[in-house]
Amino acid sequence: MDAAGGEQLSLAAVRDALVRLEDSVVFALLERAMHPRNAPAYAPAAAGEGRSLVEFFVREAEALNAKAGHYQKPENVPFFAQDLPSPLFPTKSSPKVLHPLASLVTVNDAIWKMYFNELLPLFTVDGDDGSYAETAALDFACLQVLSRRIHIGKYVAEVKFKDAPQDYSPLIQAKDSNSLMDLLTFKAVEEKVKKRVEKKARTFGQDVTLEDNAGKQEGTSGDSECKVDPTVLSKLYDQWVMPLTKDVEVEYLLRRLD
Ligand SMILES: C=C(O[C@@H]1C=C(C(=O)O)C=C[C@H]1O)C(=O)O
Repeated sequence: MDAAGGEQLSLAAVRDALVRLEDSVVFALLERAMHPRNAPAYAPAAAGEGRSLVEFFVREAEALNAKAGHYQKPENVPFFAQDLPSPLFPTKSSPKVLHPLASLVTVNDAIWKMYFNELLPLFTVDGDDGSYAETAALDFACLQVLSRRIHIGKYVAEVKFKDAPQDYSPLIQAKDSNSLMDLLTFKAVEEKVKKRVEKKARTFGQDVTLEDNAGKQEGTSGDSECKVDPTVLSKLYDQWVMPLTKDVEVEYLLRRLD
């Protein structure tokens, strides 16, 4: 993963990449929240062989991304991996820092269900503004950035393993997923992540005006004025993003000695 320092992979560099991706996650949600739910985009449609517009859009967008070489990187994982076309253009091979079985690790089915069943109702309002094509494109952007963030867990796991093989190896050999989960969990880091994403949603989600806001200091607009409720961001990370990242870490580690 270039963003995490290529061959000089370190926990600090991977964590920096995760912090930068928080901005992209917050902005993707802010953009989608500009439209109401737009239920017809999710209804099975005859034109899409019984699939919804959103699923049709994701499948077609992934085929294009595959031709452009997007899925050559282990952190870019497609939602519909079957029958994806090969890259059409030369791709620069990145340093092989991960175990070859890393490509088998995916939690995209869980991300898909979480996004449509749990998250979308939390940050979009009921309604229909007719912008279905835009809605599908914005959902794809949200799904793609969430999936990338979560699958960077493969690199996190690799660094943690390299830093302490003596601690991880016996647990991997014993296939002890629960103890692996305990060992790779850093509660203090997770608390900071939750606070920071909430703050980012509060900061990026306010209207920027040129008038003086009498009585209000910069960056202190009430949560009701934010385009996405900041607590939704901390809930998203607390309940889904971080647990799924850790599932990726455990799944990767379980294959690390194969
Ligand atoms: C990603 C890491 O592993 C775990 C998952 C975290 C996350 O998803 O943000 C944070 C801390 C760890 O419990 C890490 O240690 O940085």
